[in-house]
Amino acid sequence: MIDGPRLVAGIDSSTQSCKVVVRDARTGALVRQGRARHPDGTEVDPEHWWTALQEAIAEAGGLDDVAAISVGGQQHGMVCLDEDGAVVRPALLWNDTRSAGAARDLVDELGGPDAGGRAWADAVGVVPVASFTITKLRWLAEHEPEHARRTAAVCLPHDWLTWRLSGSTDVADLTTDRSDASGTGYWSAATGSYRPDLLERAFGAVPHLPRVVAPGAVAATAATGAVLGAGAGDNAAAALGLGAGEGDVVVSIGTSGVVTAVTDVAPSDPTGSVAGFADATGLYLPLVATLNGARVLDAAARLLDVDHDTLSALALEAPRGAGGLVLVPYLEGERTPNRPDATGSLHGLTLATATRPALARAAIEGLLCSLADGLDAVVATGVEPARALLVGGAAASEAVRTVAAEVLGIPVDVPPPGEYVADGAARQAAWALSGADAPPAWEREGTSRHVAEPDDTVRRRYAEGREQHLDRTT
Ligand SMILES: Nc1ncnc2c1ncn2[C@@H]1O[C@H](COP(=O)(O)OP(=O)(O)O)[C@@H](O)[C@H]1O
Ligand SMILES: O=C(CO)[C@@H](O)[C@H](O)COP(=O)(O)O
Repeated sequence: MIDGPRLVAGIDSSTQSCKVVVRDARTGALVRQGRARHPDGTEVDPEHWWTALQEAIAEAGGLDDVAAISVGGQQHGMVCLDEDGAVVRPALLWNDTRSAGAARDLVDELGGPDAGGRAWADAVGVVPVASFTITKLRWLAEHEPEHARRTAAVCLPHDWLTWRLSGSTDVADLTTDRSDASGTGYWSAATGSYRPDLLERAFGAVPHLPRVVAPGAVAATAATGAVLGAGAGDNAAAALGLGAGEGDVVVSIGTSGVVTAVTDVAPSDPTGSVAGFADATGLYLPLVATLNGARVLDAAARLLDVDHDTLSALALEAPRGAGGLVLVPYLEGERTPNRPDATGSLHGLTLATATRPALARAAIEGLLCSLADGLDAVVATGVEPARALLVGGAAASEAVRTVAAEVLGIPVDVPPPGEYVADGAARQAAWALSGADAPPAWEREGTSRHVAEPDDTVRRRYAEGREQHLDRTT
């Protein structure tokens, strides 16, 4: 039991920004919040995350009166530390595709696309693609052997921030949690253990790895005296913040596009479409992630020279299907499907579809169709969705909410605007503070429902376009 009003903080150190929420531990009521931007790029010095966190904390009025803190963060980023705890090189982020060749090699070494995919999925619940930490470590060993030799410990963005908040500089004190460990490629959600043999195969050595802290347990104490929770990967934190349960599929459109669900069976997909991650409560989190989320809409808005509200209004002027215009959104290459060198493409351009509304609508439909493919893959693992919970920066777009209901084929519930990753981290912090068996029940009101007549024409047309794209030249 938590006696009296106590404050907890949740942090979301995501790809584009850092967000901090301070909430009442018992009720979950929002007390104050802050945010700060991260630099662009797929290779980032972790010190920028620390600076942004300090800015966001300051905007949130400081954390001196906060009793517990947890950090949610972008998954998979490779943070290499030397034996003194110094960062060896800038972190390679989840959306950095330079390790695509290393990913192919790791699958080939265990038997190629079929047998190798099965072997990896059985061993660690994921089949290597460029996003996962293990492939980045192989890339480092091959391309920067001096940096690889200096690497005494490897951790993830949320692990590093939790450790910095603790004030430690000793790599032996690093901690992580199940959800983020399950995105490395060398920890199995099904068995709850590291696979040092696979790490050694990939990297040629086994650096020190963070201790995996159980859900709801205390990882360390912050320099301020606050309890530090285990933290989580951002997708697991979002599911916790939303209180996602049976029948809920979370669709998040931030930098990444993500479709995920909380299940009690560890998923294992040898095709690699669905990653078999762990969640933040002791269960599992089958997850499909794309590299091309809200930035597809940023690009469309830039092309049309409009802001997001106008992009949304334009899209809603066009008919469903955009008159046959299809935008395949592989602007950053793609991870699901695994096409790291792909580029985006526009199909069905005619004099009639060469309009601003059609282009706006095609961008939104293309983005949602790629996530609908992800939903199909999650459903194929046995998840039975009753509704989608739509979150992330792009959920603010009316056109995105409308098209999501049309394309996903299930009711789309949009919770009130909020920082669900940071909220999940805050809820975890309250859980660690309470010492209870389960996280506190925080109520949330104000969800709006979007439904549409089922019609698969848009998806069928997208599926034709999806198979035709050019690779990037260099
Ligand atoms: N109204 C909107 N319509 C569409 N996209 C939006 C809107 N508002 C913000 N975004 C986009 O959402 C993204 C940020 O979402 P967020 O979930 O915070 O990302 P991340 O957590 O990956 O940093 C940005 O690319 C931003 O441009
Ligand atoms: O790679 C994944 C999930 O596997 C991404 O979801 C990252 O975790 C980044 O998340 P956002 O910054 O887009 O929230």
